[in-house]
Amino acid sequence: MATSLPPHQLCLPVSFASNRRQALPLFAVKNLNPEQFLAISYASESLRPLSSVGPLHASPSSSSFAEASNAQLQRASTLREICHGHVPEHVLRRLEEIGFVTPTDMQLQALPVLFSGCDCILHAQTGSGKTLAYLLLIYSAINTQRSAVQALIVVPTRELGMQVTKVARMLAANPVDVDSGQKTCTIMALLDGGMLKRHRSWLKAEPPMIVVATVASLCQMLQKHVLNLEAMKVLVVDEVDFIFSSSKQVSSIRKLLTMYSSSSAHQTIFASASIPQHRHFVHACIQQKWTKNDVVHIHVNPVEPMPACIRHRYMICLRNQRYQALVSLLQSDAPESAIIFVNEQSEKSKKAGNIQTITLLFDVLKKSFGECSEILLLEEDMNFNQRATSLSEMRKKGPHLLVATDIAARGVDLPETTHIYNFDLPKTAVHYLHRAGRTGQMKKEPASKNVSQLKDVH
Ligand SMILES: Nc1ncnc2c1ncn2[C@@H]1O[C@H](COP(=O)(O)OP(=O)(O)OP(=O)(O)O)[C@@H](O)[C@H]1O
Repeated sequence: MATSLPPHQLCLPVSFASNRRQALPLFAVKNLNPEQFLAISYASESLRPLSSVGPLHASPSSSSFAEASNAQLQRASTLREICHGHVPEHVLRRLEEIGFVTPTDMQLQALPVLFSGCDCILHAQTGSGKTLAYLLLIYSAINTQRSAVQALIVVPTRELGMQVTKVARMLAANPVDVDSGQKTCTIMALLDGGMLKRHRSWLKAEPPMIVVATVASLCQMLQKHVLNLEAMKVLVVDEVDFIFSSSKQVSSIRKLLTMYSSSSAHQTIFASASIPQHRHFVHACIQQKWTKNDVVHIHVNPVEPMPACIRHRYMICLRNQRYQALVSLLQSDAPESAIIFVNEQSEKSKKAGNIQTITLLFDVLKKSFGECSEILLLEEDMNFNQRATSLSEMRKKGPHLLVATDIAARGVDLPETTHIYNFDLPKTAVHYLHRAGRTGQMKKEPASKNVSQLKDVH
């Protein structure tokens, strides 16, 4: 039987107070054992609005922005009103065509500060619309008559990169029946996996105005001196805590930030739903000159890091009955579309030649639900095309179950997802937050959001 957790205050340890700020590594998140982990999960049966406008945490020198922003909040009720005078008319028309009319709480707080030219740390719930906020800043800054890279968005995974590129291109297109007379904004996706040769020629011939890149591809292009960032006006690092906590990406991102430090004329934006030890991070940004001294930390609704509409449950079962337990749970929930998260196989287990849990689980689900649902797979070892196919299948209509590692947990917007199952418990509370955040996105009715964990006992 799956059990709903009693409603109590959510206390995810996303930040730890410490007097020894210098000694702490950035984004070191305490690992929790499963018992601790379950203790901090919560359930919210009552449906509440997304969040009320929370406090704006700004550095002392930027309190005027907090005041300006608060005054603006009271007046502006549409994205058009907030963006007026900053974002070109044809982009505003596109926004409305797509259906982005009313700002989210997060956008309401962030956009005035972003347009003021401040460096920012956007720290807000999963699904709160951070992508649109920084893209609107980019469109306000870009000169489409100039053929040079003016905005760079760094992402941790190809999947997130593809998604950000798609939204950026949607906004760049001309509105229906309107010829803006403007040169269209060009966007290049530099996401590892093939095609980099073609991108090199493109970069040399006519540089795009926006580049969306994974850290590895970006470094490759910079090393080959084909990517020139001298005209860069906006630098965005999305899912910044993930990049900093990835051993493969951290040294490159540090080098990049130091190379293009706040001494340059551009605006720097960091975004994530989780910034552990955020005070320490803000301090490091200033000290390392990754941002200017008046960087603004926009922390929306800090007491509620997850959308309140998500219900959380757990199920305890014997280790050798985990597969059957999940099948039973899926049968009783009958989710329209779900993601089942499995932890990545350890190097030790790979070397020992063990069969991956994800492979076993995929086979079990194929056998049990293959006839009525599409069963899809997303994991690191798949090639670029396979991964892209899985995500696009997931976005098509129809029932489906996606079995995935944490690669699908960061930033990927799958609004049709109604249920999340943690077949393996996430390693940390931050992993939990991002997995759970794949549901609770804005387009679905909140009542259908569920996150379930299976906790096995020996
Ligand atoms: N103003 C808006 N009105 C309606 N929908 C919006 C608005 N802004 C964003 N959205 C939609 O909300 C969903 C979540 O947005 P987005 O992916 O930017 O969230 P996020 O804050 O980056 O989340 P995460 O932390 O999970 O990456 C997307 O489907 C997006 O299209």
